[in-house]
Amino acid sequence: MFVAPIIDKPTHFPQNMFGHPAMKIKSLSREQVRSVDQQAIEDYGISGLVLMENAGRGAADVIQQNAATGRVVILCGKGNNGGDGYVIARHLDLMERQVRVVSVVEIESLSGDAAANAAIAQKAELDVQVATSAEAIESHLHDADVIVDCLLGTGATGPLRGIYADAVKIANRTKATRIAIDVPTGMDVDSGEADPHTFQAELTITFVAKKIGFEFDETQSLLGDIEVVPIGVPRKLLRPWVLPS
Ligand SMILES: NC(=O)C1=CN([C@@H]2O[C@H](COP(=O)(O)OP(=O)(O)OC[C@H]3O[C@@H](n4cnc5c(N)ncnc54)[C@H](OP(=O)(O)O)[C@@H]3O)[C@@H](O)[C@H]2O)[C@@H](O)CC1
Ligand SMILES: [K+]
Repeated sequence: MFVAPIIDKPTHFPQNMFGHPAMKIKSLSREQVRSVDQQAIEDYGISGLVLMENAGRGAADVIQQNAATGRVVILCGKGNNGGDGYVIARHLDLMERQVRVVSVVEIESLSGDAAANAAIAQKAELDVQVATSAEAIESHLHDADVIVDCLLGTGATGPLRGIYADAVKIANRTKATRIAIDVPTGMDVDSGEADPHTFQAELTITFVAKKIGFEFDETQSLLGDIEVVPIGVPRKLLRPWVLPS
């Protein structure tokens, strides 16, 4: 009988979601992660749309691995974190998942890469709804099996304002599996300080590297498990933060 050899996985060498070896990178501040994105775009000529595509596609794969069944509702905000949500929806749809995007702002108020991906989602006739009141959000979330938080990311500052606070409050009341994209909405990426209504994630899928705010004991229960998704930023650019393997 053939017995497959047992190959020890080196514990000092982390793996990415596909089981390939992945670089380990120090936690980054808001300023550092924004500078990485900016340099990738301006110095390397990688378009923001490509970075967003990599982010959204990687996140969709991790969602599929961790919450493989049921209705997915993706809450989207006005910025690029919301833009990621439209990419995630497109890829989950390709995986034949039942997926709805719920934007808490009018689609016309989006700009740049987020507007581009929202337009693609609409042209592709994905299920995109606008819900700008607590009642409307509630009506979309009450029977969701999985809620994906693409409300706010690294661009958020201060306590949650307006409809964002309502959306998180409603999401936290449901029995759905909650997955945060990049950072749970309501948590400060640098200090870890959390709004009383911070999105309570069972899984946080974060891009490029963990964020400094994720290091604190108090933030662990809001983050859940953490998966880091690379977005195609070259190793050279990340070199100052790569940990020895
Ligand atoms: N190319 C890239 O850079 C890539 C970025 N990527 C993704 O983009 C994310 C960063 O996107 P971003 O910078 O657009 O900010 P984001 O967090 O979506 O929010 C901006 C909006 O928030 C609002 N707002 C702020 N604070 C608030 C509060 N307390 N309560 C309520 N609202 C508040 C603020 O509103 P304003 O005050 O301006 O009216 C503004 O409209 C990042 O986390 C990652 O997911 C990936 O796709 C990879 C490539
Ligand atoms: K988020």
